Amino acid sequence: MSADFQDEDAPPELIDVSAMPADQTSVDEEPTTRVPITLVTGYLGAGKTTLLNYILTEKHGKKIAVIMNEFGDSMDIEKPMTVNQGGQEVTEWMEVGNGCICCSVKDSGVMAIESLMERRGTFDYILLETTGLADPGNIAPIFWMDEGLGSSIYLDGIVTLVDAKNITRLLDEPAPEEKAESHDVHHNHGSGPVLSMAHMQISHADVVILNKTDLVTDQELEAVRDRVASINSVAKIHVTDHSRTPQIEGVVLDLHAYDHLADLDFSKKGHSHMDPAISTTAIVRPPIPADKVNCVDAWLRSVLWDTIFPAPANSVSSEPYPVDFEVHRLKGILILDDGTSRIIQAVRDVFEIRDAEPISTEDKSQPLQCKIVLIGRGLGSSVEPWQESFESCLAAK
Ligand SMILES: Nc1nc2c(ncn2[C@@H]2O[C@H](COP(=O)(O)OP(=O)(O)OP(=O)(O)O)[C@@H](O)[C@H]2O)c(=O)[nH]1
Ligand SMILES: [Zn+2]
Repeated sequence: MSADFQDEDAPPELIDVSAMPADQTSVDEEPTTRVPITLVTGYLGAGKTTLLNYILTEKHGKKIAVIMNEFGDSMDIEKPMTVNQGGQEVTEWMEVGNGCICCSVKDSGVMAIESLMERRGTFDYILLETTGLADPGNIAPIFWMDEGLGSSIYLDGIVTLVDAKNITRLLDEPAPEEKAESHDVHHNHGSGPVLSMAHMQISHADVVILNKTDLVTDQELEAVRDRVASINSVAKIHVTDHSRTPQIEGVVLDLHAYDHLADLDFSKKGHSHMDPAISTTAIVRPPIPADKVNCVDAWLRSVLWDTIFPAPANSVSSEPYPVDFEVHRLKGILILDDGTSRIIQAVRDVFEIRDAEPISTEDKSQPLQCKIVLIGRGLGSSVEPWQESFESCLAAK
């Protein structure tokens, strides 16, 4: 065979086994230990990244590769929050192009994992964070169906973070409309109603981490625990504050949830997309004066606490203002003209503005722009009104 035709599809070279000692038939093969992978799921802002950062900084004696899977737009915001951990962990970033994780995980996700596997030996565990709107039931089977991956990694378990403060509302919300033709929007277990993403994430969990317990009363916590148990009675439930699990082994790592593959019931036909009613929009602008942080704070209070769109005085926007909107998640970075920066984090009406790690001026890939990403319902089809509103709040005296 000509060397020109040698590619990865070429048949493997045959080795004359009979010429080898009996106990040593595959001298050239890599050891066949497969690397375990845990999927970390949970609705927008439930505490997935907080959990991964916690694990990376804990002493556990394992070398863990982390794949953060964020909304495309917010990726460069989350980056300065998750790097700088000082450890030797490998962190891969994958962008979920147009937001459908079950489609894109097959290319970008598999690619991220494959590029990790080339560095095999430098880590012994993989944690994959899914986007807050992904159904793990569609991601998990990829690890068995993809032949290449199936031989190098195995799914150890699915961990679902639950925001104790917001989960009841999410579970009570009606599921998004089923889009008839194009796709089977939610794979429907049995003949019950179409389940929301929050339901799917809980029902597929091997472990549920009930997080943000500092934001609820004991009574509320018990109600949430019962609710979770009624959706998934087999998952182990752990209760945390800031995703600090009592231990990591057996809670997030080394779950061995799928050691008996025969027990699995992941329907192949399911093809769930993200909630179509939810959209993302991003305000981008140059650095702002350092004394304007208060204006941003006031703007956030209006948007997140009062759900009143801060209408600019003299609007030229061709788009109507969003009236009936709901922000589920907001992430932002403010670059100030004094050279410092702030991180904004919000989940529903809880928000914080905090000092960011100093951004290296050396790193030219880091855009020195303010950026605020909003994820929610009814945000409108254009960022224009949002941009205008934000600008006018900065301009106000
Ligand atoms: N009060 C409180 N805040 C928390 C807790 N856990 C996380 N947070 C905060 O909630 C916000 C969202 O946390 P993340 O870890 O980024 O959530 P995520 O699930 O990765 O979010 P997405 O990737 O956007 O879906 C951050 O501001 C966290 O500091 C908690 O137990 N209590
Ligand atoms: Zn995250």
